[in-house]
Amino acid sequence: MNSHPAIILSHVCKDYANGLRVLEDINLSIQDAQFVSLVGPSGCGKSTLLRIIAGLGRLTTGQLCWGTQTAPRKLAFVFQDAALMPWATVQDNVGLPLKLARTSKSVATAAVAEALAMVDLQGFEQCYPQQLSGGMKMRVSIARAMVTKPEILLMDEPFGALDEITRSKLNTELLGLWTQKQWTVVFVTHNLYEAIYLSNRVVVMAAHPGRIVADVAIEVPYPRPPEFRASTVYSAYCRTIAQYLAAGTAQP
Ligand SMILES: Nc1ncnc2c1ncn2[C@@H]1O[C@H](COP(=O)(O)OP(=O)(O)OP(=O)(O)O)[C@@H](O)[C@H]1O
Repeated sequence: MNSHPAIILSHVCKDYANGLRVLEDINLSIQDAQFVSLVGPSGCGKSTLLRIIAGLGRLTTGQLCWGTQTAPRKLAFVFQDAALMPWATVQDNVGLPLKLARTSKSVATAAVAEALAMVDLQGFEQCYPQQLSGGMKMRVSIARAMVTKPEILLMDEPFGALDEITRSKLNTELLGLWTQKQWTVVFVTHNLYEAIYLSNRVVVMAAHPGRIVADVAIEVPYPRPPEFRASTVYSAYCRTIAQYLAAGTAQP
């Protein structure tokens, strides 16, 4: 694996206008092609941190750098809600970022077809969002992120609203795509089981103020078959991370 840093956060703090300190001294260096999950209790600032990385929110103090690059890298963001345009077909939803970038029609058509094939949605190009299941909508949302060929994929609870079986299936599919594309992924989730299955590293946060309390390397090679979830190694990681989460939420 390439070991250049892709995202470096140094001493990042974030205060909202109401005086609330949401993030306190966040130091995090994420390598190229790493899959890093942020887990922590509700309100610990996971989304705030992801939005700062995406450039959707400003940090108050500290620094965000892009490894060896001077400019922000090519980013894509996937939200918990698939956020599709209900009046547009699957094809038009996926093609939206290319339309906004004024990409030529022939290039866009080919890129959309490739992205839909990657999420196994060929044949659904002319469907509307209301004709799709929750899992299919999320696949469309992932295809819309992939169509721009990002280097960095930021995902905010993308599978949080899905049932367990669909979530687990999409976890496996996402890992398959990541293995091919080698994006740098920052993945926010409440679900430590999902985080351990997917990630090279699980960063555990605590709240009030939001801070990092542990950074656990998941030293299990890829590909990770679904059976990994039933292994003793997996259970040991679950125990360790659950302990960090519990310690982070303990009342003083
Ligand atoms: N625009 C805002 N103004 C003031 N406070 C805010 C704003 N946005 C978020 N917050 C507060 O910042 C804290 C962190 O919110 P954030 O959404 O980042 O947490 P989170 O860990 O992602 O939570 P969840 O897991 O529930 O989505 C919360 O206390 C929230 O109320």
